[in-house]
Amino acid sequence: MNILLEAHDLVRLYPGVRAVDGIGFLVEAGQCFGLLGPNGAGKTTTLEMLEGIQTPTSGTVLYRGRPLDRAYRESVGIQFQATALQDFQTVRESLTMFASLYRRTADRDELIRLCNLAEILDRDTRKLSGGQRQRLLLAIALVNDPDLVFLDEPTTGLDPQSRRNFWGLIETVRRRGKTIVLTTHYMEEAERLCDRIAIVDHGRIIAEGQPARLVRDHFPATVIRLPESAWPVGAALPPTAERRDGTIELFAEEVPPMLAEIERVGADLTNLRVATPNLEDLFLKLTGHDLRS
Ligand SMILES: Nc1ncnc2c1ncn2[C@@H]1O[C@H](COP(=O)(O)OP(=O)(O)OP(=O)(O)O)[C@@H](O)[C@H]1O
Repeated sequence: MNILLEAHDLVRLYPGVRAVDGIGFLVEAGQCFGLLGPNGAGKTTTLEMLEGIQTPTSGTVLYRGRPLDRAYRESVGIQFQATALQDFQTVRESLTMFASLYRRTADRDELIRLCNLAEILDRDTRKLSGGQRQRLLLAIALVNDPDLVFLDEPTTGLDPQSRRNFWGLIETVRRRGKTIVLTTHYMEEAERLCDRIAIVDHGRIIAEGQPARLVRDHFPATVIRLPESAWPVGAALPPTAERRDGTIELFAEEVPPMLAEIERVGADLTNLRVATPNLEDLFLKLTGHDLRS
């Protein structure tokens, strides 16, 4: 294993808040690693400690086995928030300004092609759509041709189509050998992009691993969902069944025997749905609350 980045027992305290409460993980070179969790879980604070922007209250971050030093800033790319863009600057001027901050720079034309910026180079950065702005911020993160790229909730606020386009872009960046660490509260994003994830809640990691594997370790292969009203009054639920928000969930390795059981009790099958459990289900199981709450 070629470990690029290590977080060891990171703690960050604010007055009255343990924002990060003992987080540790390893990121392999070439991987996309995701911190997944609800608002306030401590993802951004963790990311900022990894970026070297915030000092941990305790714990350490190592890059290529060594503590972060001045050279680290040259090796990493950070996707800043839109507020980092200067007023009255065009896309081209922004790229030039950020490139001037580094010794090493990526090939400008290739970066413009990669992030699909050619048609908006002369546009004022205040006039960009959400998707265009995120593509520019990604280009800025890549302007120094970094080995490691940090993305903090890169698709929050984008419409579904722009989000999907952006995912494609992140996948291309990864295929070019970059290591990516991102935060997200979209489980679909984590499932699609990340080789490994750490699920964070209340400043702690509650599960870590490959997204599909994590789900598989905690659930049977399928979940059958029925409205609670579809279940006959007085009929016993199978042992693997759970009630959740007016829905009955029946977990099963195989669908046919469970369907036979549902039919046997005389349940109404009209609104029955069969699905694969996902990270959202896992999060709920581990924390007792939704990822979005
Ligand atoms: N500068 C600060 N001063 C005091 N408390 C802070 C500060 N920054 C973050 N916090 C608190 O620390 C906790 C973790 O915040 P953080 O922003 O890291 O979470 P997050 O998972 O990134 O959430 P979000 O998705 O909303 O950005 C929250 O309770 C937040 O209110």
